[in-house]
Amino acid sequence: MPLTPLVYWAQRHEEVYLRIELTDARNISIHVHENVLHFAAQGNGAKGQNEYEFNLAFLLPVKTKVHKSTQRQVNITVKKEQWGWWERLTLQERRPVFLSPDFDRWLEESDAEMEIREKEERKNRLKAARPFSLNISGFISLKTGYLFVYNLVQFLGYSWMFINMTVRLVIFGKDSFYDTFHTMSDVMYFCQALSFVEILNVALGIVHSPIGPTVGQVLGRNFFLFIIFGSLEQMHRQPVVFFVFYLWSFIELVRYPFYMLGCINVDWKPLTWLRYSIWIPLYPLGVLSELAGVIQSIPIFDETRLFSIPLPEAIGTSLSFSCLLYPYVAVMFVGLYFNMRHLYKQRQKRLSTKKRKAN
Ligand SMILES: CCCCCCCCCCCCC[C@@H](O)CC(=O)SCCNC(=O)CCNC(=O)[C@H](O)C(C)(C)COP(=O)(O)OP(=O)(O)OC[C@H]1O[C@@H](n2cnc3c(N)ncnc32)[C@H](O)[C@@H]1OP(=O)(O)O
Repeated sequence: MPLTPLVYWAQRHEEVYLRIELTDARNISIHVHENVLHFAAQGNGAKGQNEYEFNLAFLLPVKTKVHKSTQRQVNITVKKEQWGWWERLTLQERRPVFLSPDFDRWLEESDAEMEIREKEERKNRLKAARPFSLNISGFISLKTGYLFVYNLVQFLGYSWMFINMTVRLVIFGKDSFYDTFHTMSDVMYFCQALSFVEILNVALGIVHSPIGPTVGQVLGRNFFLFIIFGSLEQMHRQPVVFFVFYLWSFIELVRYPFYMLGCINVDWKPLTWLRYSIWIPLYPLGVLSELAGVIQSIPIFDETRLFSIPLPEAIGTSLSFSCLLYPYVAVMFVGLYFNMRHLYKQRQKRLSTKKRKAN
């Protein structure tokens, strides 16, 4: 009959440490599923040589685990799925009897935060000493070089459009709205078509963005650019083109330089703040402008029957493409919700230095 070993624990915001008192542990098996960790091994524990095992249901879900066994003990490090401080280790309120704090690694929340701050300060001091020095070995790697060039190309494209539109707005005022498409569309086509690379980057694990928001963003914009604006000549002279292009360019003027600096390991605080804040007004505004574009295109699709879907002869007519635009509007708002939720989480992760208090 397996026995339970003594287990000592401590936590940080991103992980949990478990130290299992088993000497000469063999046949170690550790599995993590959602918030449950199962451990089994043979070894010399509190009750001598025996089989030992336990299950721990953590307070919140965890991701991965790594373990290292020495002659004296087994150490497990478990990554929390969400960064944060847990008020206790286990889901059940009563602490299991085999579990005790590991005072060698124990830190209170405030001390753990201090540890993070000290680490960050050390990193910043290092960066301040050589603010723009490049991490040469990282930089010359193929992946970094490729990402840097990709981001640079996008940055140049969007800067050109943003500056061009701004200058034309200053010189021609509202009149500049009407020929935005003719002056910008080639560069916008190029940048947006190129952005399909971003889906590939995620799929191949080159960058660690989630696939959903990336696909939503790339497909959403390309659909809009090529189908709603591109295929309808009547849309080309609509002022809405200006607003959509201006908002897209505005955000990318911040996002791509942020990624470029990331490639050379430079964290320029004002730019990081802008990258994780400017979407708050720009995203809803962008989606509202796109919505205006979709609404304007509906009667045009109805009239021109462009892309209309042929129906069986018995029914006799064709279904206007605009029928697909109504569900598309709903998809746009669902996409907006998920992308904003994702960006909000990114913002919390990258900018938050606030104390998270235990309940
Ligand atoms: C028939 C077709 C149907 C299609 C239906 C789909 C409809 C969906 C509609 C959705 C609505 C879209 C509306 C939109 O078009 C309107 C606008 O754009 S308005 C303007 C405002 N827009 C924005 O603010 C959004 C800008 N976009 C983004 O932020 C990203 O595209 C997004 C995927 C949403 C989020 O970005 P990400 O997850 O990448 O966040 P991070 O920036 O924090 O990056 C995460 C880590 O990955 C590294 N990374 C990512 N990309 C790169 C890169 N190119 N180069 C280098 N590194 C990169 C980044 O550095 C982070 O790494 P770490 O965490 O280690 O720092």
